Amino acid sequence: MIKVGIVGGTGYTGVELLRLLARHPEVRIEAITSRSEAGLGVSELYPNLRGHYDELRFSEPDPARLAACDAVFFATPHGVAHALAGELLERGTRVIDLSADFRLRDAAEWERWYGQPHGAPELLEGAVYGLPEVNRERIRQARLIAVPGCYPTAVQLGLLPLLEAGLIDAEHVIADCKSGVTGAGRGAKVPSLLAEASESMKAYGASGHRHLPEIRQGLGDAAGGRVGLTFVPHLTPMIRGIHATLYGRLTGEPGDLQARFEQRFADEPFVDVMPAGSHPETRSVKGANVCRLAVHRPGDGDTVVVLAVIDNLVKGASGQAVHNLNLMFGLDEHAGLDAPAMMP
Ligand SMILES: NC(=O)C1=CN([C@@H]2O[C@H](COP(=O)(O)OP(=O)(O)OC[C@H]3O[C@@H](n4cnc5c(N)ncnc54)[C@H](OP(=O)(O)O)[C@@H]3O)[C@@H](O)[C@H]2O)C=CC1
Ligand SMILES: CC(=O)N[C@@H](CCC(=O)OP(=O)(O)O)C(=O)O
Repeated sequence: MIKVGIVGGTGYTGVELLRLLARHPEVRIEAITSRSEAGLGVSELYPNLRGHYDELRFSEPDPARLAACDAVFFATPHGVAHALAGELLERGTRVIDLSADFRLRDAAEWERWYGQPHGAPELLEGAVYGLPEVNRERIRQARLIAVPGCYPTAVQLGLLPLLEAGLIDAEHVIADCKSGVTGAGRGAKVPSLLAEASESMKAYGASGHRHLPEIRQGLGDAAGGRVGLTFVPHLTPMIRGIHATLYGRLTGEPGDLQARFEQRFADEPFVDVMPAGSHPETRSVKGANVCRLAVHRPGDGDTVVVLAVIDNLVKGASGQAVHNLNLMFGLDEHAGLDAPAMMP
């Protein structure tokens, strides 16, 4: 069995890791941390886990205990993995970070967007961006994984087939994205209150969101150069889910776009290219580690529209993190990730 630790076990991505790993045949959880709930039983806080982890209790983050694990997930705010990852890696523990600490290759750019000093620039060179559909072979060899953000996962998967093939004008790409409120985490915040977030919808970060440099970095790699991206996220009255509507201007006759998308993801277990004419719904991915995509060319004109949906907590975070663990340890890629979505 692979011994696993989770730092930040009381948050939404932490409890989602627990839910997925409860069905993982090769993993045992050795340590799960919370500073505010240390001593509490996991299933006392999360009764959905009763019967799965009855002996497991939250404990204070203890580097020695975490270093006894084969792999540690960080499901923590930005900056926490910076402080602990180096010591764990030195002691032979692999690190899978769900936060943004190691997603940007350029430490100075990270500091600009996150408004704090980069705590571990020396680790950046060895960090692998954990998008399996792009970096599968590098992930297999990695010791430090930066799990992509939720919006960046949906946007990159939707645009990769177009940019890799040079089918759209890379200077003018638009990503219009909607998220459910769990994207903001479990901490109490006014915009997440029922009276604020239900029966209402709003854009935010339109002048610059911290996912913009992350998406530009990934799409730039796919396009082989600079990508001019307009990215506008919105908060919508859903609990879970990301819906991305992506627009590109075709540079010429693109051929069969549906076939191109199907070919690009033919060997990908967690990307579903839906039949031509589809409109994927966020509820069709709720709880599942899958991105569903549909490609449209309205009126056979020069605009291509891609629709991408994921569950922000699964393919957008914890499910993708488990997929990375499976690749790093040479396990079946599906382990712990087979559950279909919940409908309705
Ligand atoms: N929610 C989402 O949809 C997604 C989230 N992410 C990223 O994943 C990470 C976790 O997100 P989420 O689960 O939503 O966050 P939450 O706010 O729900 O949970 C954060 C967790 O981190 C712990 N924590 C907070 N500060 C520290 C600290 N200084 N040291 C150790 N532990 C700490 C908290 O427990 P305690 O304070 O008790 O220690 C808590 O368990 C974030 O970086 C987020 O941006 C990525 C993709 C999607
Ligand atoms: C709705 C909401 O607030 N969403 C968060 C992003 C979700 C997230 O967790 O961001 P990371 O993947 O980078 O960690 C935000 O806009 O900041």
